[in-house]
Amino acid sequence: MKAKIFIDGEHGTTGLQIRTRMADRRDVELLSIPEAERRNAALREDLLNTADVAILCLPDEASREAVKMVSGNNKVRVIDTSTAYRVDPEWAYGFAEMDKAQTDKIRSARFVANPGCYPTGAIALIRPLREAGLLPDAYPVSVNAVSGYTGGGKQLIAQMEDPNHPEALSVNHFLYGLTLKHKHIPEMTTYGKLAGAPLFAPSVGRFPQGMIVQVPLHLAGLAEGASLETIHAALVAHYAGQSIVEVVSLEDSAALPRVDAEELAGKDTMKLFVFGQKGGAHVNLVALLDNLGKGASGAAVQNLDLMLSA
Ligand SMILES: NC(=O)C1=CN([C@@H]2O[C@H](COP(=O)(O)OP(=O)(O)OC[C@H]3O[C@@H](n4cnc5c(N)ncnc54)[C@H](OP(=O)(O)O)[C@@H]3O)[C@@H](O)[C@H]2O)C=CC1
Ligand SMILES: CC(=O)N[C@@H](CCC(=O)OP(=O)(O)O)C(=O)O
Repeated sequence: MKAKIFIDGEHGTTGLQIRTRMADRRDVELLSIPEAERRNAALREDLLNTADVAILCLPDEASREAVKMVSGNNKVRVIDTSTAYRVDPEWAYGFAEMDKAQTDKIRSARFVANPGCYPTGAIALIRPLREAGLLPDAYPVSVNAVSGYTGGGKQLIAQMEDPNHPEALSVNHFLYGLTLKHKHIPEMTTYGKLAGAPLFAPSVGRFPQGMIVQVPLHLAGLAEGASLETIHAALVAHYAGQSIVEVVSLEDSAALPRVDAEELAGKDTMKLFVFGQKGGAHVNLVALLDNLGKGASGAAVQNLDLMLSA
């Protein structure tokens, strides 16, 4: 029998992208709610409880309500794309390449929290260095990033695209999260295995999809033996044997004149770079992804496939 999938929030930015990715799938049955009924709680509750897997593409509070709606029904498994459950120990964190055990955790989980877009890049860069003993507890980690504006969902898309929107934005690039309390910091800290919260400075550019996440490092503050080469080798070893996260060679990285934030727009993969000079004092770690690909909808479909393969 085909697995029944319900995307709660299917008419929003992340939900729509998941639906598009699933459109040609013959191995699953997609349950759907008409757009005009998208906030009809009784209908959503019914569809959520009919599904084998519910994918929640809702704001945090609505996600929590949806989880309550299925909490007594053990047959329904859940992938939540919001921030609500990402550091909840009852939930599997849906970043399959994070370590060798994570794929199996996701495969057998009832509840999977899809990672945030920025944390996907930040954790991908930081965690292997922590595990390799290259990044000491006391190192003050900074994460600087730029996202395509679809990262802000329907509201920010309307502000960036509709000049008649009451809060229209005409700027091409802006910083935000200026209080340094962004909702993604807890998951970066937990799954980056950091001893303290990183300083996170996000920004948005006038392009719909794509993301650059940077972790600049001063080698003088790292463990003995940390260098351009050993940091790159730690990333290569960490991601060996899988096909979604690519660690770009030092030679190819050194030959690049620039990194284009939109390069992976529309793709569900992620590229990691280590920039710097041999024997130099600094390295810059860079993750390149689509905020709606590996940063959201692509990862959700990857997690769904793992859960269906259990
Ligand atoms: N966009 C991105 O790049 C990423 C998004 N996410 C997460 O995915 C989730 C969805 O975000 P995104 O798709 O961007 O947001 P959107 O605003 O584009 O879509 C959210 C959808 O949920 C619907 N919705 C809101 N409240 C309720 C409710 N109470 N009951 C039923 N439906 C409701 C909205 O309907 P309405 O139109 O009526 O408001 C809309 O269709 C969020 O938790 C976000 O943090 C995660 C990673 C990246
Ligand atoms: C550009 C932009 O606004 N990005 C969002 C993050 C993307 C998002 O909502 O994703 P999560 O569910 O992973 O939090 C923000 O900074 O709040």
